[in-house]
Amino acid sequence: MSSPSFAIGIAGGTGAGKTTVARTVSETVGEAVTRIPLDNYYKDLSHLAFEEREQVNYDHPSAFEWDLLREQLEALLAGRSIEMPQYDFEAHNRTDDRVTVEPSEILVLEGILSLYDEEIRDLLDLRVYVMTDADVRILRRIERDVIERGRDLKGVIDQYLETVKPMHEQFVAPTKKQADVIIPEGANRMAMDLLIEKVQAELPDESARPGVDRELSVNGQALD
Ligand SMILES: Nc1ncnc2c1ncn2[C@@H]1O[C@H](COP(=O)(O)OP(=O)(O)O)[C@@H](O)[C@H]1O
Ligand SMILES: O=c1ccn([C@@H]2O[C@H](COP(=O)(O)O)[C@@H](O)[C@H]2O)c(=O)[nH]1
Repeated sequence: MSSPSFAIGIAGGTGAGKTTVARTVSETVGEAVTRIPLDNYYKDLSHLAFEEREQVNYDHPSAFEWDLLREQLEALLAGRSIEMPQYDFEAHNRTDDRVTVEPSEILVLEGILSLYDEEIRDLLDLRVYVMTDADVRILRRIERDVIERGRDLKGVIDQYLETVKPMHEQFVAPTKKQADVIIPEGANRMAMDLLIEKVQAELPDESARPGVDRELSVNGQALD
């Protein structure tokens, strides 16, 4: 990689569609894009029992290891590789694995509080907030958490009411004001086209840019 990376932050409430937006950009543009899930920077809670980890407030800023994230983002931006931690949602804990991530032209940090920390925000060239109604988000979260994250319905609802919703209102939603761009309802065709065009415009080698006019889809359904 010869030129400095272009860093994008994608924030928004749980279930808003942040991962889907980031994944769509990454799959369309290709290997020039590196995704950095903020979830990987949840603190290591190995010192707690599983039952205690279940009770942690994962939507409060204090749940994240901001120093490590800053350090690793700065390293990638400076052209150095990092050993990125990995997270296991079923265990509510960081795993023992680290994945080597090489610097690349485009970095996409995605997570509920990607636009929360001022020093992280200052490292970002483009700040995006995905804004989706709370009812749509909780429905998506129930489906995802039960199918992919090993939760039961009651647990998802209790957690939502006790921590996810109040923390969203206190810490996540206010970061909308920090965004350059707000994407309504997650991945929609026009927003994705514009974002992908912007990303492609930041790629140093014009000839390496893939076309934007391929079919974009979410869950097998073409985007309107
Ligand atoms: N635009 C969309 N249309 C329909 N379903 C979507 C859309 N965006 C996301 N989803 C679905 O909603 C769920 C949560 O999306 P995800 O991108 O993981 O949200 P987040 O990362 O903000 O929590 C996933 O199952 C995903 O497939
Ligand atoms: O151990 C954990 C860690 C996080 N969560 C929840 O995950 C979401 C953030 O992920 P999204 O992909 O943006 O939904 C956050 O709201 C936490 O409540 C968890 O349940 N357990």
